Amino acid sequence: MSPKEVKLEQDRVDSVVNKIKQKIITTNEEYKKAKQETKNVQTNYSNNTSVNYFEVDDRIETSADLQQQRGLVNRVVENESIINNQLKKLKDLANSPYFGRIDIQDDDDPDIEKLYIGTSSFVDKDQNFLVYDWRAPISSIYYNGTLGETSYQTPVGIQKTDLKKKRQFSIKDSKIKNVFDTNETVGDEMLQNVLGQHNDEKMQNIVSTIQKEQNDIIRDTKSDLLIVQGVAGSGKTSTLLQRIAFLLYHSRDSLDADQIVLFSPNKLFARYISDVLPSLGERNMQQVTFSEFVSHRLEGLKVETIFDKYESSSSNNKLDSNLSEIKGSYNFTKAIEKYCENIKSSDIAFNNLTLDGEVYFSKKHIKNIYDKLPKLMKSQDKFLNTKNTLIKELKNLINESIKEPWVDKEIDNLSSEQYHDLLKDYQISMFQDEIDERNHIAKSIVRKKLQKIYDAIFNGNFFDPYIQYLNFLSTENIYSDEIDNFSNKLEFHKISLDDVAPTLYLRSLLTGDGQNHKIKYLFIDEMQDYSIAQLTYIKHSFPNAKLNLIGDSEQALFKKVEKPEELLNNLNVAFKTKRSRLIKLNRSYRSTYEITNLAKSILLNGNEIEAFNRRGEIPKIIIRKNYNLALNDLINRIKNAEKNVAIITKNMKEAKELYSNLYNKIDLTLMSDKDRSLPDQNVIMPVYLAKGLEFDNVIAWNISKNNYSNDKKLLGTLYTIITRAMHTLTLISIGEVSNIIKKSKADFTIDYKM
Ligand SMILES: Nc1ncnc2c1ncn2[C@@H]1O[C@H](COP(=O)(O)OP(=O)(O)OP(=O)(O)O)[C@@H](O)[C@H]1O
Repeated sequence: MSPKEVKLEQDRVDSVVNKIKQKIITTNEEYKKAKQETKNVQTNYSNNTSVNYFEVDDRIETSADLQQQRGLVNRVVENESIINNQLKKLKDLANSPYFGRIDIQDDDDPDIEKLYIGTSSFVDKDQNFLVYDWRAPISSIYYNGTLGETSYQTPVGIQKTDLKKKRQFSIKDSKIKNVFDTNETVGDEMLQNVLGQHNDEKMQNIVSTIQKEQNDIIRDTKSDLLIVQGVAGSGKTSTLLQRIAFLLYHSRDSLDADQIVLFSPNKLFARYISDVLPSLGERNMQQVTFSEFVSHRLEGLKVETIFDKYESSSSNNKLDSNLSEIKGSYNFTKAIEKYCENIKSSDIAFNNLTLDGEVYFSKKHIKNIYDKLPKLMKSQDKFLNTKNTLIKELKNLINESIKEPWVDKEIDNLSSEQYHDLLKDYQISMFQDEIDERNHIAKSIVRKKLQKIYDAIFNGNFFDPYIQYLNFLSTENIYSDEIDNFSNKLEFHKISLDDVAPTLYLRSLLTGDGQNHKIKYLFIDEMQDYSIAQLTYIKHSFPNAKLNLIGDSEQALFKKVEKPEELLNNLNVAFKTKRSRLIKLNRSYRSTYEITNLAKSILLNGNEIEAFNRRGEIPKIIIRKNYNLALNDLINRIKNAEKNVAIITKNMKEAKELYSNLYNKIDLTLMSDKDRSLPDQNVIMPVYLAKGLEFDNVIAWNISKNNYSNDKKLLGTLYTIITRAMHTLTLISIGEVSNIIKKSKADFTIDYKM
């Protein structure tokens, strides 16, 4: 591009940045005012909350007043945070106001319009759009179209237009660092630039270089079930986050970040992606791991984690057992549904509710309540009714108990401080007479004593889901050994991962507990790690959510690969979805051409993967005769490495052993599933913790034939390790190399000393 043209663009940047800076000044003033107002309202509120209640009428008025005050506080706080957000967006824009420009000429329009696209919109005083938000309908041209005829969505329908020019910018500190015109969707030059950089501690947004097929995923607003099957490094997670930012913009009046839940593989990953949405001016969605989600719902039990499962299945080298497959299958969840539909009340596992070892409400009594309800009523409604009846009965019992002598005794023994504690918000003057006051105190005492029973009823503890599940298992063709196994674990307050989703699903179907109707979008990353039973339970828990599943079937760890089409069919049937869509991403961006080629070469369908043409070093395989020789080489490589190294092992056992031989020789951190962030240092971790992450320089530890003997089961593991590397990859083998690598026809260098 001519220097004159670049100068013209820089002049425009300067002019826009100037206007943004002026806006920052006025917004800053608004922000100060808003802050002051919040302070005033808050002071006023705290003065008002210390009112004394003398007269009943006064009390009613005061509480209405308080509610009004509280509403006011919420409003001013919200206003302050909105202005603060604007300020943040403006500051980001002042640094880099936009990254794209499109020149378009609509049909029947003699003028060519120049539109600039950035991370958020900016309008001048006269409401001219100086920058368009990347999510605005018109901005889709930037991501979708090549030069020539194209179209965009307007409120009155599709508008045809002619895309005359597409220009890309890289602007930092208000200065154009790079600018060029392109005919491609988003030019490779810009991508080369971004991808050639070193790994950041946190994931970056990809807003300026989103590719066409990624854009289709981001802007999908129609599907109830969207499945994204993308090869390693194809930008699945990046796209997912951009999609969330898009949805928040597209439905800004009806969708809040809190109504979106993302299931992520581990805490490290959760932290790794936590900057992307804020960098796009949006709040983060809720994030949870499957283990956290279910543990919360199975309080008191130690739930086997997916890591425990990986660890045991990787060290005993066997495929997911048959039983594990059965319990995770569609047919098994169907069997649970059928069992719950046809259950007789005599088969329901009611529990006694006890207090201090004594039965308070017997299961016989509870069953009686349940049985009296209309036959045709759904079991979920029956449980709710039973719960309500029990609470009513408990309240009656409390009212009767206040007259009992033990209560009098307790009142007599109260210190004046305890007495006033029990009065809570009440003033003595509020009681009609002494009896009224005594009854109030007595009720508080009895209530406190029976709180545990109340909680137990409220939490549905009058039903035992584990016994019920055992009963279900006995109706299925499950071996009695397995039933004993489940019971034994329960005795030690443990439950295996395979049983978690079926147990919770069964509980929820029968009792109606555990559904959250507020969540509107559900995202599940690394979908290949979930069974149909788990997905069914998650979907059941969020009945109003649109489901987005993102993953890579080839990265299945320690199990066989399932085709995404199969998954889509199974889920369509399981969820009875009307509008489902499967989108594939085949281009891999993370790794160099050479590394991706090696990854491709070990897969059966590797040809489907398209390597991005960013050249780098050829991967290296180091073969040593024994552990100590391999260890020496590893230490030398790390010592001579220019960048931090990530050593990735098959499992935690290996990682720990290797770490114990390394930690006093080099700076190195052993990562565990409790860790929330990556240190700026060499790290060592098992593959399941490296899921979704990427590193400049990866060393795969011991890819020998011995260690990777089960080709079918461990292919995904090795593929995942290899594809974590962005720039440099070394594979170390103790003895003969695994067949998985041996069969590869890709380029690599071998350093062999036996
Ligand atoms: N359009 C894009 N522009 C710039 N960078 C991109 C783009 N798409 C992907 N990347 C980069 O490629 C790398 C891989 O992306 P991401 O982690 O989202 O892939 P993934 O498909 O989730 O990977 P995996 O399944 O292997 O964990 C990241 O560094 C990301 O920034």
